[in-house]
Order: sequence, then structure tokens, then C-alpha cells
Amino acid sequence: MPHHRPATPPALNEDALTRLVDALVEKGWFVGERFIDAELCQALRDELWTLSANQALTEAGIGRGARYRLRRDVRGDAIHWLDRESQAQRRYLAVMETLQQQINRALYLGLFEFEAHFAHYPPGAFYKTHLDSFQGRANRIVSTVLYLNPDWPADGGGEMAIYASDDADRELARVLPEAGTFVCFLSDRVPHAVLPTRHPRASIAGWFRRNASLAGLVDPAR
Ligand SMILES: O=C(O)CCC(=O)C(=O)O
Ligand SMILES: [Fe+2]
Repeated sequence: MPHHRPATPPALNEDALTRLVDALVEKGWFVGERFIDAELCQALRDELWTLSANQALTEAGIGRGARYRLRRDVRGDAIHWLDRESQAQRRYLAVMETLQQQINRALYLGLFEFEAHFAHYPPGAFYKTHLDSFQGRANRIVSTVLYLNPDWPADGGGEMAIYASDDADRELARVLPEAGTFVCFLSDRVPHAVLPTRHPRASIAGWFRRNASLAGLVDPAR
């Protein structure tokens, strides 16, 4: 019988996972370089450029459901939701599934679902300082970003700036969008921004969710 290699993800490094969970508990955010292997990042990046060339990206807006609006003065990326269409997507989603289990085991957050989109920030684009969800009505609990840009130049802009939860003017970290770098943070606590980029910038932004009902309505995912 032929032996098929299952489409399992590269095992997440135990050490990196421990550091991630500890950082989430201690300060609410984590940055890991070389967190996801270069080969998977390359495949995801190729897929994003193909989507872009095929005009399969949509300009991103802000707000969910009926309140969704295009706001180029707030964010300038174009996105495509992951839909398990490719092997690379399935591998990445499998890694996120493992991460979800680990976070639930360690932090009892009750994460039950992951949604994510590719994002392309063309030169000049940015995303102003924001929170990914609001306290009390948060169904996005933990935010993630994986960067897909090999050899990002130090002066290329496009860094993610992370700010203090009690003072959104106090910058705590600036992260280059280098391929393999993975950022993870509590969605309702960590203000962050994408600084204007000077080069096309590729990433995957994702959110672990918990179901939340608002006024008896099921909270829409997007
Ligand atoms: O790409 C990034 O560095 C962050 C993107 C972001 O904040 C978002 O999509 O909510
Ligand atoms: Fe965000």
C-alpha cells in the first residue's frame, strides 16, 4: 500500500509555544521571529501575489456587518479571506489549530474558531492605530499576524507598531514584516498600527474567536 504523508503542519516548536503563552499572560502580546518555516511562507506569498494578479483581492474596510465602510484614510490594504483552497492555506490553518489548542489548554480562553485573510498593503498604505475588538462585546479574542516578506529592508517602513494598553501614545515595540515573523496579542487590549510601507507588503491577519451574542443576534464573523 502506498504510504501517503499526511498534510500535517511542521510541529510548532515547544519552546516557541511556551514563550508565546508566557508572553500573552505576562504582557498581552508576543513577537516571534522564524516562527513559521520559510517554505510555507514562500508558498503563501506566491498565492497572495497570484490572487493579486488575478484581481481576487478586495479593498478592506472597517466595521462589521451593516456598518462596514471603506476608509482609505484609516486602512489601505486589500484582502482575501482564507478558504482552505490551497495546500499552503490548509497547512497554515493546521498550525493555527494547534496554537488554538495550546492557548486554550494554558489560558482557558475557550477559543473555538479561527478566521484569517491575506493582506496586501501597496506602497504608501498604512493602518492607523486601532484595537481589533472592544471590551465586553469581543468575539475576537486573540489576534495573529504572519508576515510573508523575505529580506524586508530596515528602511522599508511597514512596521507594526505596538502600543501600551493604557496609553496608545506609548510605543512598546516596532516589528519588521519579515517572512516567518509571527505576532500574537489579546484583541481587546493591545493598540497597534501598520506604519506607511514603502514596498508591497504581504501578510496574513487572523483572529481566534469565541461566539458572542449581541442583543439576541448571532454575532457575524466578519
Ligand atoms: O499587518 C499588520 O501588521 C497588522 C494588521 C492589522 O492590524 C489588522 O488587520 O487588524
Ligand atoms: Fe489590527
